[in-house]
Amino acid sequence: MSPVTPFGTRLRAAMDARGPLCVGIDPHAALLASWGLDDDIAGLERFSRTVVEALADQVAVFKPQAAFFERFGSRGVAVLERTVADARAAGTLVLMDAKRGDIGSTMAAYASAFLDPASPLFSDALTVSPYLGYGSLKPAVELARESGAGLFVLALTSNPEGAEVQRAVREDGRTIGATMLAHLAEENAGAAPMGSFGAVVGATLGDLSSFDLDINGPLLAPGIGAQGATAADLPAVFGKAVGNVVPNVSRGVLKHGPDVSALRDASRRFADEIRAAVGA
Ligand SMILES: O=C(O)c1cc(=O)[nH]c(=O)n1[C@@H]1O[C@H](COP(=O)(O)O)[C@@H](O)[C@H]1O
Repeated sequence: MSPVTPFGTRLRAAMDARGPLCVGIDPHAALLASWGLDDDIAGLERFSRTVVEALADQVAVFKPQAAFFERFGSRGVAVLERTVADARAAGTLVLMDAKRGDIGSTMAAYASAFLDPASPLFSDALTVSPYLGYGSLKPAVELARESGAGLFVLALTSNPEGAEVQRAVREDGRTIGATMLAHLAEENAGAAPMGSFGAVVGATLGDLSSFDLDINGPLLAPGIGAQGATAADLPAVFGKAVGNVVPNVSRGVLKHGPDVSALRDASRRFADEIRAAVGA
C-alpha cells in the first residue's frame, strides 16, 4: 500500500488482518527492572527491540510512549527513532504517544516532528491534546491529511482526573468531551472505510451512551489490563461504535517479558479476548 494511503484506510486493513489490539511500548523503570535490565540506555534499547521483534508480526499497532524515551535525553530519543523505524519496517503501524498540544507555529513544529515523512520520528499517527482549543490542532490536521498520517485526540481519557475538564458543560449544553467527538466526526465525514482522525476514549469509563461515539474514525481505548478494564467491558462502554475500537494494552502485555514467547502468548490472549468480546 502506498505511504500516502490515508491512515484510516491503512489502520482498518491492519485491524481486519490482525485484529485491533494496540500494544504500548512503555519502558517504565519498574518494568526494566522486572525484565532484569538496568534503567539506562542499554536497558531501554534492549526492552524496545525485544517488544518490536516479539510482536511486530502479530499486532496491528504499536504505541510507544515518548516520555519513557525522552527521560534519557537525546540518546533516549535516538532509541525512540530506531524503535519507530524498526516497527514500521516490520509492517506494524506506529502511533506515537506524545500527547502534543500548542498553538500556531509551535503546533506546526510539533506536527512536523512526528507527521512529516522527512522527520526521523515520522510515525503513522500521533496523540494530541485539544485543550488549547480544538482549532489549535489545525496545523497537525493539515499535515496529517497531506502525509497520510492520523491523529488521536484526547476526548474522554481513562484517568479519573480527566472528567474535571472533559465532562464540563458548555453554554450550549454539550460537554467538552462531546464537543471534541463532534469535531472529529466533521474531520472524518465522507471517509471510507473510516477517517484518519481518532479519539482517545478510555475503556475504564463505564457506560458512555450519553456520548455520540460514531465519529467514522478510530477510538483508541486505553485502560485494559493494569488500569482495571477488561476486553469484556468493551461492548458495554462503546456500544455500536465497538467495531472502530483500537484497545491498547501496555503493562498488561509488557510485564510478561523479557521472554519472547511469553510476550507473544500474552498479546495473543488479549487479542483473543478482544475478538471474543467485539467479534473482530
Ligand atoms: O493517549 C493514551 O494513550 C492514553 C490516554 C488515556 O486516556 N489513558 C492512558 O492510559 N493512555 C496511555 O495508555 C497507556 C496505558 O498503559 P497501561 O495502563 O500500562 O496499559 C499509557 O501509555 C498511557 O499514557
